[in-house]
Amino acid sequence: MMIKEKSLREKSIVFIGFMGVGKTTIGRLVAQNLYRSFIDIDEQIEKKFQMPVPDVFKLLGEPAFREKEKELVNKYANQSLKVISLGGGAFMQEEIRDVCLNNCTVFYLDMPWDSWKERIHLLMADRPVLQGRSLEDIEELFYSRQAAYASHHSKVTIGKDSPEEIADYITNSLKTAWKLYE
Ligand SMILES: Nc1ncnc2c1ncn2[C@@H]1O[C@H](COP(=O)(O)OP(=O)(O)OP(=O)(O)O)[C@@H](O)[C@H]1O
Ligand SMILES: O=C(O)C1=C[C@@H](O)[C@@H](O)[C@H](O)C1
Ligand SMILES: [Mg+2]
Repeated sequence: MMIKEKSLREKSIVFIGFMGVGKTTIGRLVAQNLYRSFIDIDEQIEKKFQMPVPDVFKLLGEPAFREKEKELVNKYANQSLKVISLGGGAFMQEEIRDVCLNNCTVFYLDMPWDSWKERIHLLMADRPVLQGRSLEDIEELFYSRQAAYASHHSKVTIGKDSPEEIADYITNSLKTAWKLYE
């Protein structure tokens, strides 16, 4: 049996990048722009475990969180025509990187450290990975994850633009790529 390869237009779009760069906020808007279903992997994990992410870390432990994250990314990255926002740590798992890069269009939302650290106050309360760490530790974590995010198909550097402006830019660049390559 011949298996037809997915066209670029059919592929799901996956957003990756460090915690708090805007994957959930921007992913949701891109999905609206493209009339696609939006899947946020952290939200799906919360639904599965019936508790918020910090409680999953506290009560079940990070390994249980990472296992569920892998299972859910595997499920959704194999589907077409979705917009999927991963959690900030998901791309540290090789299996997650492979399934996304092989089946989807992976968009990296990149943000320089100096801009990112201005956003930290928005994130501390519900990002367990940041809690109890000094700014120096968080900076080290930030840079240690860059190698994994370097595997992507397309990148946008996040500056001072609003989520709507960034989502519109991404939507237009996707539509241009679809026209160019098909
Ligand atoms: N372009 C932007 N300008 C200003 N604030 C933003 C922008 N994008 C996102 N934010 C804010 O930053 C915070 C983090 O955004 P969001 O939850 O979308 O990040 P995330 O990448 O999904 O994080 P995580 O990896 O933890 O899932 C939110 O409070 C959101 O409102
Ligand atoms: O960067 C991380 O390791 C995480 C980011 C969030 O999206 C959540 O997936 C969780 O808080 C872990
Ligand atoms: Mg998110």
